[in-house]
Amino acid sequence: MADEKVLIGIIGGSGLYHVDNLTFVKSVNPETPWGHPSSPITIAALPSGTQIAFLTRHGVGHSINPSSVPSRANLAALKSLGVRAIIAFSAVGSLREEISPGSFVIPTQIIDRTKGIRPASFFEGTSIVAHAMFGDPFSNKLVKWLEGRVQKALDAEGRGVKLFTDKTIVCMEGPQFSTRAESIMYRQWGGDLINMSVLPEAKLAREAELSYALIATATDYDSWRPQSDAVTAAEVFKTLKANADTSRLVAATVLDDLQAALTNDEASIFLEEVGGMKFSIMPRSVKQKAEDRQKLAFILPEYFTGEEGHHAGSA
Ligand SMILES: CSC[C@H]1O[C@H](OP(=O)(O)O)[C@H](O)[C@@H]1O
Ligand SMILES: Nc1ncnc2[nH]cnc12
Repeated sequence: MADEKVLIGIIGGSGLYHVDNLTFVKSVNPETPWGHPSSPITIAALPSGTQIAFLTRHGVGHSINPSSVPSRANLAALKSLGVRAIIAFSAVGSLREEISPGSFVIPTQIIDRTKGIRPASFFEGTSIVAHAMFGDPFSNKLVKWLEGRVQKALDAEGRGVKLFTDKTIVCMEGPQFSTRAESIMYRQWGGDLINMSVLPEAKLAREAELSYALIATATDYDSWRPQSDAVTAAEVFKTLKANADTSRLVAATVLDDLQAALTNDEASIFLEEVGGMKFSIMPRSVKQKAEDRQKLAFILPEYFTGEEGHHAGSA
């Protein structure tokens, strides 16, 4: 059982440091060309025996700030275990009145307000150039599949927690929260939510051909409401525990349904991105260094292992 393929990865955000109803199998800490992940990865089994991988984004004891999360190592490590689809959780601020704290949201779009200080590409610093498609930053099929499962879990919980879909999340740099003027501007831009973590995670998932979706849990109204206090960490913490408890229930439901999905036609949902980088990598040239190809083979062995079988090698 310990050597089974682990197809699904869960990334836990603020407040979500473990998931329930799973049997611990082992803890692993793979070294990747981008270093070690935020924390050792827990491999755990569903009652059916299907294994999943759980990684906590901010490290053990929440010691890594959002700008320093080693996202390349996180995604590369998960992929090295066999993971092909990632369900990530995040505590977010709400930019819309109707998305009250405690609500769950599965977004479909992202506005990038990070400031270029986070390495956001596996190709950065190498002699190989690639341009991944990112118009739909989350995996459409995985998002659609999750929407039904998360709704079912929230209905079963019976506390009336609302689920919103088709929303836009702004990812800001942090660690400070936004000013009131920024918060109002994000609303004018069409932002519905705000966090500090979805990027570069989603970009790197795309480059690594991993299906990726976010389950966002609203903790606060950020700082756009004229009559309310601006968001503070204390306000976020108030909702964090309840949201994390509900997230664990949601994860349990999703993972239960996963077994059925894996054994029927739906399995392709979790493999949606496979092959997606094939035409994103610039044709091979003499300028591409062997050591860079070897490094990238860690996440994309199909394109960078050996001399053949690589679109980018056929120039
Ligand atoms: C604790 S408030 C700000 C912090 O919370 C969110 O973390 P995560 O996405 O890992 O749940 C947000 O992105 C910020 O990093
Ligand atoms: N208001 C906010 N801004 C950025 N990240 C957050 N995470 C939770 N609330 C947030």
